[in-house]
Amino acid sequence: MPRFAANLTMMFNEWPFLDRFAAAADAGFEAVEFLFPYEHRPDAIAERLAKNGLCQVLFNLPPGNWAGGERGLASLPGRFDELRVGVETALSYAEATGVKRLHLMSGIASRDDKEAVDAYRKAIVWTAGKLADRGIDLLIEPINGRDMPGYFLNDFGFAEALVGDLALPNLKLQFDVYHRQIMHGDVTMALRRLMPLIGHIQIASVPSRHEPATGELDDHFIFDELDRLGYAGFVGCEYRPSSKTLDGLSWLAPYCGERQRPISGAKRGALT
Ligand SMILES: O=C(O)C(=O)C(O)CO
Ligand SMILES: [Mg+2]
Repeated sequence: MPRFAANLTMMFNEWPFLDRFAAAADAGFEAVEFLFPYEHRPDAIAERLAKNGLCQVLFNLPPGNWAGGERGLASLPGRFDELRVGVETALSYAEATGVKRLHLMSGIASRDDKEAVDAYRKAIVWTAGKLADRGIDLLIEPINGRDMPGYFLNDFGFAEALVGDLALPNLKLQFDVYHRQIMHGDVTMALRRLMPLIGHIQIASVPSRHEPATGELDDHFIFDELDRLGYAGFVGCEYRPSSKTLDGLSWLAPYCGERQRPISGAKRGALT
């Protein structure tokens, strides 16, 4: 039975960021992920994880100037020094949170630009080496161009070939079912073929990026398929609730174990 991690960037937005940990735990989640922790101190994040018995399964390396439209630095020639500083920053959060995988965003660049391709490969090789010393996997995630126009890594085939070509033991694919379906479809066959390369999976309905099982895909079939394939990691719930987070958790009910048990109201009180 898949285990699910609440994505605290998208879910539980009824609470301030640091209070989302308790809200997710109260809702039955045993793990969390988010895009970026960097507005908060590492020890503040670690404290919320420990206090709520949560496992941190993923976050992203610093992406450059996010508010200014940047979506990662890896494929941007001339930004390597900044990327290296960002990796050091992320490692201090990794140490505090115990996370075992970090996502390196590629940035906005053309894959027809050889300098961008070379920069991307160099950034991956260097970052993977740094992370390997700490026993951390480096993830790359193909992202669809509708949500992120101009994103460099917008093709699963390119990502698969790159992971195979570089053959770095801790370089893995972040398989976001939402992006896969929008870009290429054929989700199940892709999971079957790519499973040996996959380091993390994320889910959301297509096309609205809401709760699983509310869109064009049969997400329950996909979860069963993950079991059939022996996927032992967490599935990140990287979706925007269509209404209040707690009101949209009925899709989780079939997968409820002792901890993974959605509740209908927040013990600590929703703000709305
Ligand atoms: O957008 C996604 O699907 C992600 O997983 C990211 O981490 C970046 O936006
Ligand atoms: Mg994703």
